[in-house]
Amino acid sequence: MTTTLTRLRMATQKSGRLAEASERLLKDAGIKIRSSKGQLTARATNFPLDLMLVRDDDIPTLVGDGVCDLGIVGQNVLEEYRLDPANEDVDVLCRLGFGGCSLRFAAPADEAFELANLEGTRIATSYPLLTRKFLEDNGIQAEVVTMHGAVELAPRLGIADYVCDLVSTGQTLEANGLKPVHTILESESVLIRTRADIGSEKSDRADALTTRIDGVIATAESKYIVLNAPETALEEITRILPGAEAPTVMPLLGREGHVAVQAVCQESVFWETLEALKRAGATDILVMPIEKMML
Ligand SMILES: Nc1ncnc2c1ncn2[C@@H]1O[C@H](COP(=O)(O)OP(=O)(O)OP(=O)(O)O)[C@@H](O)[C@H]1O
Ligand SMILES: O=P(O)(O)OC[C@H]1O[C@H](OP(=O)(O)OP(=O)(O)O)[C@H](O)[C@@H]1O
Ligand SMILES: [Mg+2]
Repeated sequence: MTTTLTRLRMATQKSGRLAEASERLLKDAGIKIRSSKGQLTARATNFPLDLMLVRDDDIPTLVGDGVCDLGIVGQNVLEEYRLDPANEDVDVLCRLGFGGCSLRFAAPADEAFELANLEGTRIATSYPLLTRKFLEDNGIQAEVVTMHGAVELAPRLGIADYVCDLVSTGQTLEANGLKPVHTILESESVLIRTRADIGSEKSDRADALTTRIDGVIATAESKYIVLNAPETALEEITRILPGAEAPTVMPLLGREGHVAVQAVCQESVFWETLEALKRAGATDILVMPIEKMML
């Protein structure tokens, strides 16, 4: 039994776009979470970890202030937090590969837009600091109107001329007669860690959990490739293998001049890659998923 003091605390989104993926990530890292509906905390049963289930906007503050040791949050929310000099900064440990979106200016769909059009207008956003910084950096004077949701409605309501909001498929913009015109931030979710002193025991545990999460992320993209090839094609084949370092090369019994090649590819392996390998002389190509990885 670990005492409350030495259990790690991680802040994750209670419900919303990051909640399910955060839970899945921890599950893939071998963490079993016991949660009951409506609760604001959840306890891991096989790792000294408690989850604080909160609104995503509060996650950087909780981690920055050392109330939580780790957190999972979108870079969009983190960068907005970082722009307030009163806030304690956090360390970003790794990108998590989900929650991909971008923060973009949007204009009426029929407008011939250029950045100069923003001058002297009103812009609605949930990211006032990022929006103001962009405007300042580009020498544009405009009024920023902060809204906490339904930002895309602002032009129709006559509250603003333009919006600056998160976009992924663009459907919400389109449904509101808007189009994306300029990106100010590309974002995905990241794992963050407090800079507060958490003591060596918790620190070791945070390192262990981070190593597991790194492994999960690496595994998601990685594949194990096995193929046979003439020795003369080895150089070309190694060049084609995506993100593979130092493949294992073994002789093939009874096939003079041919070898078996095994490699971990740390990037997506597409059909085009297999076709290129085949053209280079590879045969019997197998691509296998990797279940666990510790780097
Ligand atoms: N359309 C999208 N596609 C992919 N990821 C998105 C999208 N919109 C937002 N995200 C990412 O998911 C995060 C959470 O989005 P969500 O809409 O659930 O936030 P929220 O409504 O502010 O939730 P909360 O109640 O926690 O404050 C965003 O901060 C962003 O990083
Ligand atoms: O480009 P799209 O795929 O249409 O996604 C963009 C929408 O997604 C997010 O809101 P969400 O749906 O999470 O609702 P929220 O405003 O309640 O956070 C974001 O604030 C946009 O409104
Ligand atoms: Mg929020």
